Amino acid sequence: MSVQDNFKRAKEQYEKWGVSIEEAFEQLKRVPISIHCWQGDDIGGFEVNQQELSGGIDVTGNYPGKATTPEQLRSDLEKALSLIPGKHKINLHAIYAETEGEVVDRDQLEPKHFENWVKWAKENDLGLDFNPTLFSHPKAEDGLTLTNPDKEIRDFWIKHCIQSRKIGEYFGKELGQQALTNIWIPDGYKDIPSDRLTPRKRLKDSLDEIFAADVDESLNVDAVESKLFGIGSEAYVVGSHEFYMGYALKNNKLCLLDTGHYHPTEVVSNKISAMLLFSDQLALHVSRPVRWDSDHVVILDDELREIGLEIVRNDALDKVMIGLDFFDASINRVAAWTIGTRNMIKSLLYALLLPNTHLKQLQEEGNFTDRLALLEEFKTYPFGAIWDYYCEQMEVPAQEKWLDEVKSYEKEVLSQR
Ligand SMILES: C[C@H](O)[C@H](O)[C@@H](O)C(=O)CO
Ligand SMILES: [Mn+2]
Repeated sequence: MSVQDNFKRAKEQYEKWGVSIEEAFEQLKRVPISIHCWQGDDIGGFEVNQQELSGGIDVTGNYPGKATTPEQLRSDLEKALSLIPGKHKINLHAIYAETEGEVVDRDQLEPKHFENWVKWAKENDLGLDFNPTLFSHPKAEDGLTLTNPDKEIRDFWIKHCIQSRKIGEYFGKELGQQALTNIWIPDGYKDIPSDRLTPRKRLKDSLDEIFAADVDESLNVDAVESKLFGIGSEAYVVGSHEFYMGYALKNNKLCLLDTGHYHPTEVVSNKISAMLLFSDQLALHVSRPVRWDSDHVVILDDELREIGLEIVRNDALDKVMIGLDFFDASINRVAAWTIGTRNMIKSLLYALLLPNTHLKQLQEEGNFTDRLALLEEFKTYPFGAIWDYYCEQMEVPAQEKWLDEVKSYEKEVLSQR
C-alpha cells in the first residue's frame, strides 16, 4: 500500500472525530524548532584558543566524522535539515564565533563574528538563536561565573552576556525573526554549601546588570535556564528552578525548562500550563535524561508526547519556544539531529490529531472512563500514516528512508574527515 493509500484510510479514522488533517498540517508547518548546533561537534566550537569541554557539562562517545570547521558543521546541518519537515532555527553558542584566526575573548565578541552564520541562515531560510558560553574557559575553571566572589570574573561574564544579547538582536534584525538568547551558567557547589543566599544575590545582581543593557525586544527575547544539579554542582546549583522562575516572572524574561534538569520523576509537561498562566511565553530545551541529565537523543516516549499535548491543548504553539538540547557522540551526529527533531515534530502532530476539545469535555463531565479509554486508543490510531504523508508533502523522506541518505552522506563526506 502506498503512503497515499495509507493516508486516505487513516484520514477517515481521524475525521470521524472531527479532526481536520489539513488544519493540523497548516499549524505544524508554522512551528519552528530551534535545532542546537552543538550536537554536530560535541560542543567544541571554533575558538582560536579552543578549550577542553568543561564546566559542568560533558559529552560521551567518539563516533568518527564530527565537524571540526564551521563549513563542515553547516554542511552537516544542511544534510539534517534536508531530512526534517518544516522551516526551523539553528541555535548557536558563543564558542561558534568565526574570528578569522584572531584571538577574541568572549567579552569582546561582536555581531561581526557571526556574519558567516547569518549569511548561511539567509541562504537556507533559517532563523538563529543564541547562547553565551559560560563554560570551557579559564575564567569558568572554578565553576563560578556570574556568581563568582571575584568581581573581575563576574564583570567579564556580565560583559560576555551583554555582548551575546547584542548578537541575538543582530540575528533578529538580519533575519527578520526574533532570536532567543538563553543564559545557562554552571555555578554551584559539589558539596553542601554554608551559604545558599549570597551566590543567589550575586546572580540576581549580575542578571540585573546584563538585562539593563538596551536590546530591542522585538528582535531578541531573553531566557534563563535553571538546573537541579550538575557535574561538580551535585549539592547546590545557584540558578535553581525557583530562582529563575521568580526572576523571569519579576523581570518579564522567559523561563527556560530543560527536560533533563529536574528530579527523575518530575516532568516538564506538567509545568507548562501552570507557567503559561503567569507568563506570556516560555522556552524549552527538549532532551532525554536517562538516570540523570544525560542529554540523550530525544525519542517519542510518553513524556515527549505529553509535552506536545500540553503545548497543543493549551493553544500554546506560538507561546512556547521549542529548543532541543541533546548531544550523543556515540552515533552518527546527523542521524541524532534527524531522529530528535523529527520526534519533536511528531509529538506536536500527534497532539494536533487528537479531538482535544472532546477529551476536555469528558473531563469536565467527570467521565474519566471514556477519557482514559480514548487517550489510550488514540495511541494505536494510524498516526504513522499521517506522519509519512506529511513528510512527503514537505518533500522529506517518509519512514526510515532518511537513514539511507545519512548513510550515503557518511560514506561520501563524514568518513573522509
Ligand atoms: C550547551 C547548552 O548550553 C547546555 O546543554 C545547557 O542548555 C544545559 O542544559 C546544561 O545542562
Ligand atoms: Mn539545556
